Amino acid sequence: MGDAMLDIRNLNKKFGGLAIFSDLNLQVGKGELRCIIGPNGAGKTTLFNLITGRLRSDSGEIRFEDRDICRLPVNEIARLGIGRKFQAPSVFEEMTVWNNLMVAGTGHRRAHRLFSTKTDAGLAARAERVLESVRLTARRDDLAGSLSHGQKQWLEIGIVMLNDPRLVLLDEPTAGMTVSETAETADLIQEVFRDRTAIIIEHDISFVRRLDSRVTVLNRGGVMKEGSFDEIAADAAVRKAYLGEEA
Ligand SMILES: Nc1ncnc2c1ncn2[C@@H]1O[C@H](COP(=O)(O)OP(=O)(O)OP(=O)(O)O)[C@@H](O)[C@H]1O
Repeated sequence: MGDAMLDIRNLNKKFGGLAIFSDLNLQVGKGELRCIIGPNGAGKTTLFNLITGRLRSDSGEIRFEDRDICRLPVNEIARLGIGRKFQAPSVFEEMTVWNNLMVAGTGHRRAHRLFSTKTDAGLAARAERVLESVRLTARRDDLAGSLSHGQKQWLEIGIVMLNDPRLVLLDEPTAGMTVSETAETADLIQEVFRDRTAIIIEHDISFVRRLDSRVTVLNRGGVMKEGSFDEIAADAAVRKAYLGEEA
């Protein structure tokens, strides 16, 4: 793929004697929303750790916008525009929704530093837009601790979006959500990432179906299959390895 924003070539990673990736090749195009699925232990979270620099590969290339980022430190990779949302929400529950965004936007993790500086107008405008996109405008002055589990996940997505990342990695954004929250989150993600690039690890097949994006199945060290949800769901080997007979 010539216009790939993320281009992973022949990536190898072992933990001890266990090969997690053996010559993994994966490309994600600019503006694409990509779901990654695979059985437990397939290496989905490890892949995010390799992309973001938390782990080092044994060999191979990870190119982001045509630059090999394999050996760059975590903060440098984040600065290039790769944002990540971890699986468990980690918002400050005792702060308002708005102040969670302000803290994330100023990079100050200490409230007294936040309140001692004037709010930057650019940041406030970005925060307003983000709040709207993650459907939390009406909750801006409420404590984050009073949000539902699903809304906390949305706030975290908002926090990741605040700095306008060029590529967003979401690790199981619907973990722990109810069925209706999961469906609403698929719609929200489609809206938020309409003109953006994101890779989403997800276990919930109803979410993957609703998102209707291209899907990559990881299994046994590499890409087992890539295609639309319907193509993936119809593939006998994928059904056997991952989806189970009910798919
Ligand atoms: N830092 C580490 N050191 C040693 N082994 C690890 C490390 N991180 C992950 N592993 C192992 O690598 C394999 C892949 O783990 P990983 O968490 O990437 O899988 P996953 O596809 O995200 O799984 P799940 O669907 O359960 O979240 C697992 O066997 C795991 O135990």
